[in-house]
Amino acid sequence: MELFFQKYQGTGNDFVILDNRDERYNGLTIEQVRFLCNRRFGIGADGLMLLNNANGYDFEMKYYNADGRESTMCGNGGRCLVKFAYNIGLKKDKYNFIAIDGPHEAEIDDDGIVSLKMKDVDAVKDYHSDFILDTGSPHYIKLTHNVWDYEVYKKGKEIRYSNTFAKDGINVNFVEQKNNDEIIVRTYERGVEDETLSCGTGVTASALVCYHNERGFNDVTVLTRGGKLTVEFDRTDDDTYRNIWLCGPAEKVFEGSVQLKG
Ligand SMILES: N[C@H](CCC[C@H](N)C(=O)O)C(=O)O
Repeated sequence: MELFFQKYQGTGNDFVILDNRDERYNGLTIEQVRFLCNRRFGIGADGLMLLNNANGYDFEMKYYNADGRESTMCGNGGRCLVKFAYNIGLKKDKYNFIAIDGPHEAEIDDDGIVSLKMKDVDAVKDYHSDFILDTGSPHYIKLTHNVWDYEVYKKGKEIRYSNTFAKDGINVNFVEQKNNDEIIVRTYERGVEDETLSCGTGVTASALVCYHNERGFNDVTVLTRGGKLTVEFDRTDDDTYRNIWLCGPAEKVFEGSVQLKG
């Protein structure tokens, strides 16, 4: 089968995207997704997404990690999928799509920055001296210093495969507070099983932990190896998080076709 794809990246987190409104790509196998994401034998990406039709929404987002398995929400992926939708002719002032963690709003501003509304977060759990929360995907947050020199792969893999997390996996974020409203985040990503240049749900989780305004509106700048993102949110009276928006660039890199075996 010949497969037509577009390749996108959002602050260096990169994705193969397929228009599946005619359902021609239903039933992709784990092996086929792994091949498409393989950086030597395939196209190469951190993940793959299908844009599907969905009643009552502009589209449905289905996300697969580079290991070939369907996974939970991808923040950078969601932002890239909105830019893809715009580029294939689904042009809206405000997008409403459905993903595995529920409905999402999104907007593209005049500078091409894509803002994605993330799910509400009701709990940040303490874990030893670190933090665990779910922003659409599960995240482990470790605050540290000199994060640009940190052994992200080694230490991230240790936590991800530790007894507590080995079964379901978890994304591991190493976070440095640069200024009151600016942090640096590096992430070992589940399902990629390596550091990615940025991780949208991880950046979001890190920003929520590093709030600068205990009550009310927060606007956190997040520096990653792949570029800059901002996370805006309200911290409520009962220490929950609402109106969470992940904002940043999302660009088409190239498009093409590939012969898919099997
Ligand atoms: N690898 C993650 C999903 C993608 C997260 C990341 N790419 C993002 O932008 O949120 C997981 O399996 O939990």
